Amino acid sequence: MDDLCDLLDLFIMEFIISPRLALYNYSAQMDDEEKIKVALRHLSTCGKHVDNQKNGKSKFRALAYIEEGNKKFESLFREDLLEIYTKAAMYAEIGSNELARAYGNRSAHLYTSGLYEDALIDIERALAIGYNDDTKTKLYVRRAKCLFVLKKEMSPEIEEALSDARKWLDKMKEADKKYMTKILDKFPEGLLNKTPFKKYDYNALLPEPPQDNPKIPGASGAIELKYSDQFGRHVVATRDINAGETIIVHRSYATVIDSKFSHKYCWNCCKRAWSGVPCHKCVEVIYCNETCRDKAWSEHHEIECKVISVITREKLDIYDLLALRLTAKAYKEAGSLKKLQEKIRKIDSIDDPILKCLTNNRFDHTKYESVYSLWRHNTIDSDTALRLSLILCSLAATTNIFGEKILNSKQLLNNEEATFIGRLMLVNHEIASMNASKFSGDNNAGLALDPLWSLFNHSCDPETINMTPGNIMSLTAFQRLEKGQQVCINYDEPFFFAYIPNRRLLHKKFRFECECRACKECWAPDFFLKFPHCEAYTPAALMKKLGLSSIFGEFKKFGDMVNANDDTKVVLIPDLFRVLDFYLRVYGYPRVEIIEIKLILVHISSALSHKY
Ligand SMILES: C[S@@+](CC[C@H](N)C(=O)[O-])C[C@H]1O[C@@H](n2cnc3c(N)ncnc32)[C@H](O)[C@@H]1O
Repeated sequence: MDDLCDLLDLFIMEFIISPRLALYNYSAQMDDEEKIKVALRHLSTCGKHVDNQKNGKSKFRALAYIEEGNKKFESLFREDLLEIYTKAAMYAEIGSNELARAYGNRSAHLYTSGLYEDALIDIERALAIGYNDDTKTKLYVRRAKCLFVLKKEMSPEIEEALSDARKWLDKMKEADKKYMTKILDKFPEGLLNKTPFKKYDYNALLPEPPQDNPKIPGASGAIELKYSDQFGRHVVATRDINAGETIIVHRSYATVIDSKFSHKYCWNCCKRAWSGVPCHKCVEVIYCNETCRDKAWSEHHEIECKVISVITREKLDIYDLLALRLTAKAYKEAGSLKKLQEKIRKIDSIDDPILKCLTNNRFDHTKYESVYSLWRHNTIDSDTALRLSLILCSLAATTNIFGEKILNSKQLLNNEEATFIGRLMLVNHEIASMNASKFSGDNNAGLALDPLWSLFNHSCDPETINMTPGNIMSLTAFQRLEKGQQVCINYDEPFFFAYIPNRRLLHKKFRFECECRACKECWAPDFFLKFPHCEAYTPAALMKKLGLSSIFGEFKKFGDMVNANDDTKVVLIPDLFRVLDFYLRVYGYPRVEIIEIKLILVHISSALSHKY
């Protein structure tokens, strides 16, 4: 029981069995700094040291994954095999033969899946590291095949790959040699009708980021931040906003991927990493390419890397990971611990809730000021404080954040810098749990935090609709908003999905009484006014008047079309907004037809958000 993971298990067990025993001095009324000290003191009584050597790379585990992939090559689904070879790459030592084999074998699978460009990337990587001589022919043939399928004609590059393939033929086993010679002789037989797998590019469907708000980059000039005692900070329309107008398009400040999906999505940009590269040091994360890996390293992963190796990700709450990410980014952004302390002191000294979010007079969602100023409550429970203090211990033991590495939790207790970072971790955890949104796809594969998004208040009948693929947060007006009106988002589900008791639970979590019309008038999901029985007012007649008859027949099928990868119909979204706008102007609300169009738009946006 020498490492921190065992310690974590022990403490969590102690806490569950006897909370008082685990943290007998803990009280909800303490401030965050006291809470971290109590948790550290409790840890130090155990007197254990952190194993700061652990990184998880293992030749044997890499080989085991390669063997498993090879055995199951014919029988497994594409996703499962990609996962196995990606895991092999994650465990393989950098520059090792196992890494070359993981890339080489994965390229075979990428090829059969129609991911030719990704297969070419893996082939290059495998050859650069040094692939086994007796199988090099296979790689060069695969390279020639990928190039041919992509270009549909011979080229000098393909000729070169074929000639390289022939060079290594003699190194192959006799049976393999015969087989490959046949393929080489018949090349490019059977390749003309192969088509590449169509990757989904959500960027193509997102609106352009608005550029006209000098105070809030990435937001529409039609909004501003306000503060009132009743609503706290909130967002207000500075002019009338039409249905379908873009309000914000942001890349969120921070995102983390759930451990179940860590081999699938890029730890930097959240995109699907088909031919992902692992971190040089740990086995916990994957990147879509080397550029993302280097960017993440310099912006945050240098700090997180060892911590998430020491305390394996399965043992951490995803909000702990986000708290760690926010702390790492804040530290890197400031450049030193001293500068970070100065920055925090400065924000703490500003009372005005809006001014304290600003950097150089602007609300800059890429700066930590905008994140830290979201903190409003001190609600960390002892269990979370304990987990965060374990993260703090491993930060001290595995990074140089406090100068020298500190291996003993007792030493941390009297270290003011450690208490400062510990408190910041608690604050960041609270910010994460109150403001982060689960991003869509693969059953909530991760969490994203955008500070501007976090300043929108909630409505059960929101005026806005969001699309949040990966780490992008975009918000569009759902209906017309008048100048001066508050612009809200929906924190969970709009009233037409959520029953009142569920909505109450949500308000309890966020501690407010919802005053939207849907709550005041107790609208349940099936509450809406019936459409008048008059020919002239039927949806079909209205659509005809608007010149949109062709869509009306189709709009109910939109959801299916989006799911079926048919993006062409999505261009009709603006027309749906026009219809919605028209209905909202002409008829009372809520009305079944209006809700139906809203439902379709919600469905489309969620389907699009899920495909990243
Ligand atoms: C994500 S924050 C939104 C920004 C927040 N108003 C602020 O000042 O930082 C969520 C908090 O805002 C407040 N809030 C959100 N929606 C609200 C509403 N409809 N009415 C009143 N307060 C609301 C609640 O205090 C809630 O915990």
